Amino acid sequence: MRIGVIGGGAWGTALAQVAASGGEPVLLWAREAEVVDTINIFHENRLFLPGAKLSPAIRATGDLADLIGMDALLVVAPAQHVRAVLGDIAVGETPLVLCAKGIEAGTGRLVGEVAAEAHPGAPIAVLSGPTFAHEVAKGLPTAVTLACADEALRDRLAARLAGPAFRTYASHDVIGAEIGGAVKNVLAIACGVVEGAGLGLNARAALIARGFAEMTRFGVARGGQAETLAGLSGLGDLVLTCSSTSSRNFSLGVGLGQGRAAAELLADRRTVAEGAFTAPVLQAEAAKARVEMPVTDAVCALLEGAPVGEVVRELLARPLRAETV
Ligand SMILES: NC(=O)C1=CN([C@@H]2O[C@H](COP(=O)(O)OP(=O)(O)OC[C@H]3O[C@@H](n4cnc5c(N)ncnc54)[C@H](O)[C@@H]3O)[C@@H](O)[C@H]2O)C=CC1
Ligand SMILES: O=C(CO)COP(=O)(O)O
Repeated sequence: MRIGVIGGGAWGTALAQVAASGGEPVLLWAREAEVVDTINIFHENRLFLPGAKLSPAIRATGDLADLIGMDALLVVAPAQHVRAVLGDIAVGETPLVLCAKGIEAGTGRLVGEVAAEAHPGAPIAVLSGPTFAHEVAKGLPTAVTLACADEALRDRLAARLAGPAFRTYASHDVIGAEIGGAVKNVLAIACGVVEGAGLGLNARAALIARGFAEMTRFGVARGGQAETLAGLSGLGDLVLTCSSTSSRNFSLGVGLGQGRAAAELLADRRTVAEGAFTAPVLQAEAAKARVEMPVTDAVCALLEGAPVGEVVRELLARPLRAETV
């Protein structure tokens, strides 16, 4: 199965490394000439994943059309750019494995829904889980959810992408797998705020648990399964990103918690903090589905510039309730 990768950020590069781990050729498309050049010449993505030595089996291209004819395409452009990038390539019936984590602003579509609109003939799969790119690129042990409604395709993809230190767990719940990854980015910002504002570890644990409850409420309302949300792509990724400054979303939250403005923190950022873009659209989609998401609401308020103390006071002053999802 020849694999093409759309997107030469940190995660697309790490996934190319996974796909090339057995020596099979992998073709990666990147927007930036510097990424293409440093991968082809030095076997390193010096812009987005510096320091990771890449397999010589990975070749990079700046021409999306070179990926036509691959057996499967991993789509790893940031969520807000997936529609535009997929609009630039004719994929026909080539399976698309969505690896971005977010919800499209303006439409409220999950990335898989965007891909299905762009290419109705292409089977859709989702790869998601607790996966810092720099760890995956180093070959450190990692496990992911690989979701696809077509069982035979899912098993082929799961087998092709699995490696000695990269375990793929099969699921048929594409929506659940996507929602976990999209929502955890917003919750990771909240946990970063707790860290930045010095609110303590009890508060962080409470946010993870109650954040997981709101992720589950939203996921189930959108047709995902609670079991998927409790797995690698939901709870697993939530725990990872809510506990480390390696997370761009958590780091953004740390800055907000220290009282810095979102605009300042996001300016001149080359890397993506998906939660900042997902939070407002998630809030709007939750309102449409009549799902309460107080942590998401708090993150939206902070991104809009509300003072941390005020937002935290409001969150804590909500009426007491039963501890259910
Ligand atoms: N970095 C990580 O550890 C992981 C990232 N992801 C997800 O993968 C997706 C991609 O993130 P990263 O690879 O980390 O990106 P990155 O932050 O390393 O790099 C930014 C990426 O955005 C692309 N980009 C910027 N403007 C663009 C535009 N106008 N059109 C198309 N592409 C544009 C750049 O070419 C580059 O590929 C995100 O949805 C992220 O949540 C998922 C798992 C792990
Ligand atoms: O999705 C990720 C790990 O699973 C990466 O998280 P950040 O985008 O917050 O860095």
